[in-house]
Amino acid sequence: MKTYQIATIPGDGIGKEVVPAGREVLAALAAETHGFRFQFEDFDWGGDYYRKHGVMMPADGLDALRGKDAILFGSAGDPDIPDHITLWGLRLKICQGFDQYANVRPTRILPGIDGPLKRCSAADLNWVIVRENSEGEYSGVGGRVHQGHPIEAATDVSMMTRVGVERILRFAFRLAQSRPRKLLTVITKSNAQRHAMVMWDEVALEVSRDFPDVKWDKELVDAATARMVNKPATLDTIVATNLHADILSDLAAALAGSLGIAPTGNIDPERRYPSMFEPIHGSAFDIMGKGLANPVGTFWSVVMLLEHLGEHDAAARVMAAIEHVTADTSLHTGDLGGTAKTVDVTRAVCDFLARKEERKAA
Ligand SMILES: NC(=O)c1ccc[n+]([C@@H]2O[C@H](COP(=O)([O-])OP(=O)(O)OC[C@H]3O[C@@H](n4cnc5c(N)ncnc54)[C@H](O)[C@@H]3O)[C@@H](O)[C@H]2O)c1
Ligand SMILES: O=C(O)[C@H](O)[C@@H](O)C(=O)O
Ligand SMILES: [K+]
Ligand SMILES: [Mn+2]
Repeated sequence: MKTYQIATIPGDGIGKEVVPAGREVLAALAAETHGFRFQFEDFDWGGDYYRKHGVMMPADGLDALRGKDAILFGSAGDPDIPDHITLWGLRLKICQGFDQYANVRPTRILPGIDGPLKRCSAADLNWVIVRENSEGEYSGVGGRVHQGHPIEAATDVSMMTRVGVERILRFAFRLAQSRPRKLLTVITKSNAQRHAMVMWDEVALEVSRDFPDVKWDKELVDAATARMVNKPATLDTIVATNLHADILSDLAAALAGSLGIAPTGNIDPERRYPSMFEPIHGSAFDIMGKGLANPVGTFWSVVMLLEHLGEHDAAARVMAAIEHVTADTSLHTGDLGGTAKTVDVTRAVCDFLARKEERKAA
């Protein structure tokens, strides 16, 4: 029987609550499946590790992950440690260290969820945001001098390379081509950012010639926010820079009902390294440690993990379990206006996976 090696990294805050829940769902799935099983290895990296060792993860941490089939991640972010230390010390170290350059963020309104847009039905909002995940505003290029003096100066330089831009656009065109509507929107800010963003537009035009069956258009990022709210049905696949897509995907999640539901894959499309799956949300300092976190974003990330492993039937079963559970408003957590706790949602999803008849129907 095939055994998948899965690394789990809960990290900080509600990551410590939702990742164990995700692992439970994977275990419940494996218990009912004959084709494969999982071997988990848990890594205690994050803020607590930092307090003990002065780093978020060990210097040779990537070596411990290298042989894994996939990584399930929670969040990097601790109330007592600066956010840039936690993010760069853990999540970005892994994403950039493994060149997981394609960050894929699907959004749709799941059954039972009451989205905030009054003129938007579930059929009108079915997007995948492709976030460049290796460079741009997250290149880490920059510096700070003369700190505390009147002449203090600081820069964060957004670096775009032709290789980096072309590979993410090619990935996005290919993804758009695989979806029924074959529709891609390339989002930039090429009016104000007149160098790198203009290069994006030029490379998009070049790449588009290899995808004659994909309809595509361009939108400036500010106008894109209004279009997401006012004309959601005109969008399908979206590609944008690291920072723009980070912001747009929190908006997308909120328009689909909650930040607590949205999943992501940090993908190395060439499969040189393991890919990493996580909810798009962070540590949620305001609710951490209380058992209130919505685990659905992590469960949907588990679906993406299974898809990445090629376990399409299993992925569809977990997605059916998620949709069965979101359809029942008594299983909604606080972010969705309900009173359910993380454990209630987790138990319901695991129970559904264990029920044979419904599984067949799904
Ligand atoms: N991928 C990551 O590791 C990642 C992602 C985002 C933020 N962060 C970090 O997390 C920390 C907090 O960031 P933030 O406050 O900007 O964003 P956040 O996503 O942690 O929280 C924003 C709001 O959404 C709510 N929320 C988020 N996920 C939820 C869930 N599953 N269920 C219910 N409610 C949920 C929170 O309670 C909060 O009110 C910071 O340190 C930040 O850098 C890390
Ligand atoms: O990488 C980031 O920008 C943040 O940690 C986070 O907001 C995310 O979306 O992953
Ligand atoms: K996360
Ligand atoms: Mn984000």
